[in-house]
Amino acid sequence: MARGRVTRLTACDVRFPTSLGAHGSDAMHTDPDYSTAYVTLETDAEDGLKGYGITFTLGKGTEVVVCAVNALAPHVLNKDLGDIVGDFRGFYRQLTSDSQLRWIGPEKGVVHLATAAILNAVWDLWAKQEGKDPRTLSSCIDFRYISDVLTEEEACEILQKNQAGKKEREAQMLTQGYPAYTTSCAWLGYSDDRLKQLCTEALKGGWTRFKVKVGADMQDDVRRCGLIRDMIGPEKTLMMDANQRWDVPEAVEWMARLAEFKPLWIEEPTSPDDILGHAAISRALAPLGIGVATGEQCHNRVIFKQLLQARALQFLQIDSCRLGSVNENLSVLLMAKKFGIPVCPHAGGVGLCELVQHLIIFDFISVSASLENRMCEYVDHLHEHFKYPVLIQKACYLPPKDAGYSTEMKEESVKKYQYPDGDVWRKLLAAQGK
Ligand SMILES: C[C@H](O)[C@@H](O)[C@@H](O)[C@H](O)C(=O)O
Ligand SMILES: [Mg+2]
Repeated sequence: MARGRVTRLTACDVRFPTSLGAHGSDAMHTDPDYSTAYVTLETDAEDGLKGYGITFTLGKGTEVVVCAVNALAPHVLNKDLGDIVGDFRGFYRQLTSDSQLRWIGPEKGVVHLATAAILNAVWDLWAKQEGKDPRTLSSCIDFRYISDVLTEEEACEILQKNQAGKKEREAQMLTQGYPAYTTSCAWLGYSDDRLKQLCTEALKGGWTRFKVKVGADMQDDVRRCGLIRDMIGPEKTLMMDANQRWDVPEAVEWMARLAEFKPLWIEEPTSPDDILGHAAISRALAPLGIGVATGEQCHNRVIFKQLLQARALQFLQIDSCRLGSVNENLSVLLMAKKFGIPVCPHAGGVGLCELVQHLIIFDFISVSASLENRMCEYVDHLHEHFKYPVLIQKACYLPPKDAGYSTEMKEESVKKYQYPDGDVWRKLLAAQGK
């Protein structure tokens, strides 16, 4: 039984000055400061357990997400955790349907990021208290707007069917882990020397799958992609990420030029809202053997539904902090299974690897039951600020063993990086004369 009444909700603006090293930079986000709106839930239960939730932001604007979390707080405060998770679908619907706040969404943008942060904290707390079965899991999903492609019965059927072989898949995860790829070598703002050095290290570390940022300048892309392909050789996997830089025809032309470097996919070639544009790009690039990947800025399950219906993507990238937490991610994993599209989650940022490892390992054990064409992103930053950081072994995620959603940050990190009063920011802002 879930225990306790929610007595307190706090939200902190925590920012890491990653832009100083060009970490995380791409063709559209040239100076991200990886940040999070960090939510803590407390209850009056005697176990003293707390739930921690994050969402991912790039610096400025985190204060807006914190504000939205506070605006949603009355839906959570004074509620029994048992009542929340006892009708999780209803609670999800309540949070996403606040009749005034939904005007500044609905189920997208700041208000949805805030929803994700709160719900991630609820899942963390609940997961620390107890385990879940297929019926409970499907009862957490809001099937509104997706029942034309996935019903509750179908969801239960998928989960139930995969009870067979679950033990073997669990054992496989515990020994081998879930395959990962690295994005850490080739951020757009890194010099060629840096790229070479990081690539050499990654190869030594056993990495076999690499992602490179493209899209700002063709000559740069040709040089950098050539450099990486030479270093990793013809057999290893290369992915490219344009972060929404192009129009549809431009995406096709640009990728035709980069096809010689044999990318497995082009990620976010154009606006994340352009479903038919993604479908057109998918069709044009299929003869070149290049797939389209997208999802890190996909608003919600409805857009994923349409991307799947329109055959607009060949790799689906869920995001643990943009969708409405585990609830909405579950619905997308199940739809992807139904359409036979592999899920390769977006990760990195602050804590995205920590959270998404739970979802993707669950996907393998209980939904997809396959590793074909599947891998999870890994980025080598900011794990030291988490109490239960991810464990990578031979380029694979090892399953997390601590109860919860791995969302809890170290107290001293939150204090030090809190914006604008933490030590790190006080110094940086003073140095900038602010
Ligand atoms: C601004 C961020 O670092 C993005 O560039 C990053 O999430 C990226 O798209 C990725 O796929 O890892
Ligand atoms: Mg990306």
